[in-house]
Amino acid sequence: MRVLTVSGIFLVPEVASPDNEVSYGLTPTACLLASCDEVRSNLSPFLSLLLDSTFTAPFFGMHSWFLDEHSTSMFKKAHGLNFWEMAEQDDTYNQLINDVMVSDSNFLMDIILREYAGVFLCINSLIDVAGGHGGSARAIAKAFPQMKCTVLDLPHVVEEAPTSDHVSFISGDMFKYIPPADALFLKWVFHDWGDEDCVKILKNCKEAIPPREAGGKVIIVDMVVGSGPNMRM
Ligand SMILES: C[S@@+](CC[C@H](N)C(=O)[O-])C[C@H]1O[C@@H](n2cnc3c(N)ncnc32)[C@H](O)[C@@H]1O
Repeated sequence: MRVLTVSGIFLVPEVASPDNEVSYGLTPTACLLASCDEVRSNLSPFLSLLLDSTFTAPFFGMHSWFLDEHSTSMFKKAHGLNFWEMAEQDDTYNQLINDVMVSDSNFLMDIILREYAGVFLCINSLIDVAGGHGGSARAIAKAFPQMKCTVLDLPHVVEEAPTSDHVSFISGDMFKYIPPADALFLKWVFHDWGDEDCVKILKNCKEAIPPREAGGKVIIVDMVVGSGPNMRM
């Protein structure tokens, strides 16, 4: 508890209770991991994934991974499969990842749709490429009910996705084909791949949308190395 208190997850009230019992309180950070109110989303599935042995095991092989000249990712070295191949093999792990991504979308899409709503105007059809269980697509469809929203993801992800009246799901591989739409949305996708793979995905994106003058658009939400905290979309 001390570590968690020093890291700002819990707080200890400055005034001790009359019976000298130590009691801990929640900080705003802790509220992101618990359902403190109905407004804030609960990001606790992230912790479940980060503490899962499939996720932590590769770190125990970090030493030999560093020494390995022809190394692939630490994850693949530990498991013989990449992150997404593992999700295809292991239902529990697949579910963990999909829950994480929905919780992230519940949290982030509120902000994106409030701060950048203009990006989504005048779009009739949108595909959430590698959109997981459709957390983002559902938020976009709710904010823009006239928009036809579709999620594209791998078969083992789409099979388990909750059905929705406002979002449809397509099984597919973004490296092979992305169906046509006015706009494509890719959240937390590119950072998973190397440059060559990103170029392949972007080429397929280009094939799927109309030209820029006709309103074609690719909307990317991702981390940008070295961007600092004030980077704008
Ligand atoms: C980090 S998650 C992001 C999910 C979603 N975009 C979000 O932000 O909630 C990456 C997603 O890419 C999907 N994915 C991985 N390889 C793919 C492929 N070849 N074609 C389509 N989707 C793929 C995974 O199944 C997973 O849902």
